[in-house]
Amino acid sequence: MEIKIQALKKNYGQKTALDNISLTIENGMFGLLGRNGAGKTTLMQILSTLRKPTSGKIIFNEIPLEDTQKIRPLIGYLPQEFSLYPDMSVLEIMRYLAALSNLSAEVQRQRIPDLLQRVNLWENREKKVRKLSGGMKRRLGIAQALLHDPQVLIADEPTVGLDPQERLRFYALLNEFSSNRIVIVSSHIVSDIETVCEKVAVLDAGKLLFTGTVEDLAQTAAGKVYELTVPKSRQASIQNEYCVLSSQGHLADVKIRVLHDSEPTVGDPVTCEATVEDGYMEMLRQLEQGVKK
Ligand SMILES: Nc1ncnc2c1ncn2[C@@H]1O[C@H](COP(=O)(O)OP(=O)(O)OP(=O)(O)O)[C@@H](O)[C@H]1O
Repeated sequence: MEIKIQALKKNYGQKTALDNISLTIENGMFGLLGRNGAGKTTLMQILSTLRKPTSGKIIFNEIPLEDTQKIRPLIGYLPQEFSLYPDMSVLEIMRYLAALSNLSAEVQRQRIPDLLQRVNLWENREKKVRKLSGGMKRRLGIAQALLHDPQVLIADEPTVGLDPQERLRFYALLNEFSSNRIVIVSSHIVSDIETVCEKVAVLDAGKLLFTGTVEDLAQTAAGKVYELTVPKSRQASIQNEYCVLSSQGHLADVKIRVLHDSEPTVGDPVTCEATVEDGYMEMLRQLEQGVKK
């Protein structure tokens, strides 16, 4: 499966939520990274045929997005605000949604237990939805999104509200499902995306700032990350002068990681290896510099 997005635009009245986005997404895990309001949800809703673009083209293999009858069966969607009937049990929900998707009784008999086992909810199949933990609800969300065996799974900020252990388990699960389909996940947390997604796109204020591998994203900051050691009294002035990534130390000296185009003239700079987070910050820094110019 391949999704080709070409010159995509979405306006809400005067507001431009997506501005000329072109992107290709192939099988595997694909991360959409961006701050609040970047346009991630809008892009996912358009890909899921829940919203119409203002202009531009999207093609799933050879099929255009407008052909919703053919596109909808290809897509499973887990929205940001995911809620289900609280008084139904896990199994009842799955059966109900399977019936809505017109799955035959035979397919239901196989697929429902299979999916519930894969998302580790089979033991809890008689539990009412209102009694499930946040993580369990998210896993049920994945199971329902995969009921019709879609080739594309789209999950909007799927780990919000989950504890770190649940987050890891959840991403491992998505990873497993991405072996033979496209899985698109959005997040504003770089570390979530970098561990599980091979390819990413960075969006900000509707603009595509970067698309490529996570390693390439890290490389955009290569040679620009420095660690400075300065007296604590200089910390505030460094923060005004440099793009500060992080600071460490509460005693006389502070170690400050900064992004800078050339070697800083203070604090005995030591060059550091750039991380994916640094690459993301570099994209935002370049955007801000472009705006200021
Ligand atoms: N229905 C709408 N009407 C008007 N403006 C909207 C609508 N939906 C989104 N927007 C605006 O479009 C922009 C992109 O929103 P979107 O929800 O796609 O971003 P996001 O990256 O998903 O952010 P978040 O993480 O906060 O959900 C934002 O400025 C938002 O305020």
